[in-house]
Amino acid sequence: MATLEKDADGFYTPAPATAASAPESKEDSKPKDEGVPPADAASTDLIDSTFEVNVTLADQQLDPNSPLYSAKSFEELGLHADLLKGIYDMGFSKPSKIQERALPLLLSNPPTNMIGQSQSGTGKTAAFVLTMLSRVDFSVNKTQALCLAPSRELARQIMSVVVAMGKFTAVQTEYAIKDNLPRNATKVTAHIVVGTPGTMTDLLRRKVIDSSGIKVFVLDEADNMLDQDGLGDQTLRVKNLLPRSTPPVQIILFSATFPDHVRSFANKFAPNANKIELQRNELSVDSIRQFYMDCRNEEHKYDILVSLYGLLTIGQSIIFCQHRHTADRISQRMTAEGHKVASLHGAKDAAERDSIIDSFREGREKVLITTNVIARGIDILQVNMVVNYDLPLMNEREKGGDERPDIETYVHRIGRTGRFGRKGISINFVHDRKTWLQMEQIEKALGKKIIRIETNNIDEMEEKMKKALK
Ligand SMILES: Nc1ncnc2c1ncn2[C@@H]1O[C@H](COP(=O)(O)OP(=O)(O)OP(=O)(O)O)[C@@H](O)[C@H]1O
Repeated sequence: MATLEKDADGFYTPAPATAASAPESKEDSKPKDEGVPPADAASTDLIDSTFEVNVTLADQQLDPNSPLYSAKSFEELGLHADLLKGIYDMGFSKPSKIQERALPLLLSNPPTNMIGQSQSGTGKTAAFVLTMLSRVDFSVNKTQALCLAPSRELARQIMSVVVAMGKFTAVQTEYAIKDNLPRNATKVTAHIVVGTPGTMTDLLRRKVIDSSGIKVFVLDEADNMLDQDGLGDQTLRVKNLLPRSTPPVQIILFSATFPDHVRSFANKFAPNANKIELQRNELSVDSIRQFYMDCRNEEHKYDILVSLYGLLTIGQSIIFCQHRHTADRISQRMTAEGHKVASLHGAKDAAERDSIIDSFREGREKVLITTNVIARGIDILQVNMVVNYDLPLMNEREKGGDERPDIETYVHRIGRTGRFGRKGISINFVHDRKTWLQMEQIEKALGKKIIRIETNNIDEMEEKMKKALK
């Protein structure tokens, strides 16, 4: 087992470990911390809670090393007065770093493509939503901006930002997500359409959306949207249905991650783009403390999750599993044992998915057990804990039998907490040598320590976690 070192904050953390030091016996360390729990009292509403974020995080926005820092005000970014009103109405007082850097490039003329990267929860959505709203001519009843996201949950969330930021404009919006428009719908004239690639392709092909006036095409979670093993083909189909106009459609790609194998395709997809990039060791934000727990076996993972229930419900928590059936099995078992949990995955139908995420967003459920379907983009400020019940692995086609960890998905999963400078915790469950080594690869790739916590001392575990949230 890896030896432990104490870090600057008094946390014990594994020294850089070698394969030979992977766990055989699992119970060997006793980290000691003191701390008092500050339950995150954020409002459950996406927009309302932003005001509080601005107040409590003002200091971080003044720190030049923070991804939330900016030297400029929103006024200096060249936005229309109606949009400034929308931004202030949402409670934003200052741009974040990505907003400050990206917006002048995105809004300049002639329009230039953008490949923009910034950590989870640092305000990329506002940057591309403001661009779409800025480019729309509200006096023309035609679709002028398209935005694609990998899940209906994220598309709906992006739309909520479009509507909030566009509150003082005449913007009209429409979804391109499954089961939203009636099958016999013939014409969409909304200025901005947000959706998922399959439905968007269908609406463009059937000319329900007239593409002739489209000026902006945004891919949120762009590395995922362009990945040949994921949504790449479908996204390309949408692009091929866009007009070959002059000036060309402005293509905007945003994500917290752009792995090398996608970057070259991104460069072709958005030629001559302005680029804002992160280094590998900058991918995750420091406000998320990363932990792991050595479980004895699969069944012990379940026991530990149950023993964590009190902690999971201090704020809200998301539990990630690799497979739908695991998410269902755990949630059914926990529910039968009297715990209140919800489960969400891609096999549920559209209406059910909407009601589950809405209910979680409103704080009616505090624990959501899910799969990678909501690993990306989902912004619920009061989520202060993420559990990787199963570590994310590369998908079957890619993994080549060696079950490599999926570093990008890990970054996105833990990024569901620690939004816009808030404190958050992630906990990885490992239960054998293989999973321990997978976690070690994640730790090395990201250059951030993952701290061991004991599984057999709940009080100590609580203290440690509560301190991390302080
Ligand atoms: N300038 C700002 N001031 C205050 N809050 C902001 C600002 N910009 C964004 N936020 C808030 O920060 C939170 C995170 O923003 P957002 O969802 O855009 O992050 P993101 O970078 O797109 O994250 P992800 O990579 O997970 O998709 C949201 O709740 C948003 O309302």
